Amino acid sequence: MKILVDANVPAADACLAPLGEVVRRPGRQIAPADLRDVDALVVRSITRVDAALLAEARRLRFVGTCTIGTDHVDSALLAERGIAFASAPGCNAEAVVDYVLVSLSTLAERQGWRLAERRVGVVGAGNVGGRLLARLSAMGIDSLACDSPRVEAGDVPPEQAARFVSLDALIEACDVLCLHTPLVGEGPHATRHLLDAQRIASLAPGTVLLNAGRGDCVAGDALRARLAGQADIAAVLDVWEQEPAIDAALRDLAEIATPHVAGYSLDGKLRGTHQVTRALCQALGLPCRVTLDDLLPAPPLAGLVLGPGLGPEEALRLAMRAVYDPRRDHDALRREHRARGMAAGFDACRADYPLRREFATLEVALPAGERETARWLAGSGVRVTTA
Ligand SMILES: NC(=O)C1=CN([C@@H]2O[C@H](COP(=O)(O)OP(=O)(O)OC[C@H]3O[C@@H](n4cnc5c(N)ncnc54)[C@H](O)[C@@H]3O)[C@@H](O)[C@H]2O)C=CC1
Ligand SMILES: O=C(O)C(=O)[C@H](O)COP(=O)(O)O
Repeated sequence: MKILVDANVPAADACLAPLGEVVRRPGRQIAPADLRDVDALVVRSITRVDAALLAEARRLRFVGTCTIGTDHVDSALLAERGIAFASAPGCNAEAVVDYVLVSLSTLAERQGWRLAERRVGVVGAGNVGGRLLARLSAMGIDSLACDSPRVEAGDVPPEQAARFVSLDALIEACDVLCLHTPLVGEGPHATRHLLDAQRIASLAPGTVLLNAGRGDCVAGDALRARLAGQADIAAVLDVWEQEPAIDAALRDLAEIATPHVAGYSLDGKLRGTHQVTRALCQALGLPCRVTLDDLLPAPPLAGLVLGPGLGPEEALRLAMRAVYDPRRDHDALRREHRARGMAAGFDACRADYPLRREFATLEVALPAGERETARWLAGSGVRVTTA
């Protein structure tokens, strides 16, 4: 059995070599001829799996993507051809929520406001948005959600129903908008340019717009025009239209601009590989002998001791940034763009991504009596002990 794997899939040998011969190719270079004698294809989000790619794939029986998003895969075509398909739902959702909280906290520090005073609107309340809402609520931060497919399907528990509003109501009521929708091209809940020029124009001055879903969910031209013209809103952008050749002017206008790495914790990537490995084993009728614990190393920073009197927001910033600081990725993107150009620079940041773990790997020791700080830190996802 031959398994063709994107070269950026970590632990591919540990997971997949027991099942067959593993051949690696850079994800953007996987071409129809590479699939001629391949039985299983394992990709991430940058390989478009469509009729053109599968033109010579006579032996292909399984496609797996080690990502949450599936907009790069023509799953209807795979079903039509009897090719099993698996993605990795939720694999890096914790990492995306870490990214959101530390980015908003960084922006709050830069712009001189407090997270506790803001109302956060979460668009798309699935694995990522749902976890974000749960952490915000545990921290006591006011939030609203918009998820029309879930509302229509009656999939919102009654005790949460009051928090779910329409997108326009959410835009009107919130200071911060976090987009966590999949890219859906058509249908009643299409998300392409969900934030179109009209909605971008309707954002109140001072609004923070964070997009960690898919770049095409926001009209980039309109956002660039608003940021450059009125300059009265702020953007945190991890995803972009036309990746990897992104809009340099929009990058320069964003407060935090990162190269589609919100979900790039080692934990999240390894979960993705492992989930797809399990699916492939299941498709083959074989047991999966590797566990996630076998793959995950000990975190480089397991503990942090904080002194008294920092206050919840400063303590939170210190703890979160000790694990992951998005300013590193923001700076790396500009540096790599200067060194290699737009598309190659974007991809270089992602291919050589430094080790990053999730907040849950950190234990923070606090002095006794710092109740509010302890609540914020625990709510944000780190583990807390008090002396
Ligand atoms: N920046 C990054 O590194 C990452 C980005 N992503 C993106 O985030 C997306 C969301 O991830 P998950 O939460 O895990 O997916 P999910 O499938 O668990 O949740 C998505 C939610 O969005 C809702 N939704 C769909 N269309 C909508 C619309 N028109 N309006 C409002 N809500 C809508 C769905 O009902 C669902 O509840 C992924 O599809 C992927 O594109 C995911 C992981 C990492
Ligand atoms: O899981 C998803 O969906 C994502 O957006 C991934 O984090 C993207 O990772 P790459 O496929 O671009 O490595």
